[in-house]
Amino acid sequence: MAGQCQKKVEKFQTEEEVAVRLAKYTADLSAKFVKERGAFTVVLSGGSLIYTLRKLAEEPYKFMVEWEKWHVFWVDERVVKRDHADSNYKLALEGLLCKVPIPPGQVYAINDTLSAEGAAEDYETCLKHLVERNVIATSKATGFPKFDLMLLGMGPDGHLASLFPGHSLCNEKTKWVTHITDSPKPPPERITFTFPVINSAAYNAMVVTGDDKADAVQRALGNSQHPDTLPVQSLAAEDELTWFLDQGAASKL
Ligand SMILES: O=C1O[C@H](COP(=O)(O)O)[C@@H](O)[C@H](O)[C@H]1O
Repeated sequence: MAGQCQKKVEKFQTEEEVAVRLAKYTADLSAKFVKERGAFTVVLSGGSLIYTLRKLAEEPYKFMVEWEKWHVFWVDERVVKRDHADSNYKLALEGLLCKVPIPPGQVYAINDTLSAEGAAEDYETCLKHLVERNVIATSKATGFPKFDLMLLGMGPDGHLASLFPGHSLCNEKTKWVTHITDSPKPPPERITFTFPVINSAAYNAMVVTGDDKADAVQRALGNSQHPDTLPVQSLAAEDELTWFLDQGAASKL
């Protein structure tokens, strides 16, 4: 499946310009999917992505987007309480979700009372119920859930979601959501969508800013002869994958 989708790369001088573009891109896809299917399923990452999404909560998007049609998920989550500083839910809540009127029942945080394994199973069960109700579409090509848009980030090591270089979770072919207890980046316990689910999304946006990520960007998008494959090099989408880069991230292309 990787490599069959349309791949675009958009480069900007500054992180601010990436943020402006990302808000318009997300709002346009929201309008498209609300018109087509009456709902918009959006998957968030943690990390720097949430800061770069900040303009979505500002005018004109704050009042233009049909927020009540949004269903919000996490591509990965740290297994900590929702009010913990490491929680991706808390980050998104404070950076975006508390500023826009998405119905709380359409924000799907993980169950923070469970173990990593239990939380992953519970989240997969939640997704299956939403697929049955057709809130989340199904990919005709893969049979996996087909989210409308995933807003993804990448670490300097080339990881995305909680899929880290050299880790066996990168090869998961069956599960929708899995767990990790030995994440090389703290905290160690996390849950994560698997590649079959990530790559079945209609649109994937990979948002990368900062020159500390230039090497990984070069390996993913440049003419790297490196013998090892980074997780981010396996990223695809069913319809379209777009990389959004600032000058620092694109500096080695
Ligand atoms: O740990 C994580 O890291 C990645 C990348 O974060 P960034 O701060 O370098 O952008 C993030 O996409 C992921 O959701 C998060 O759990």
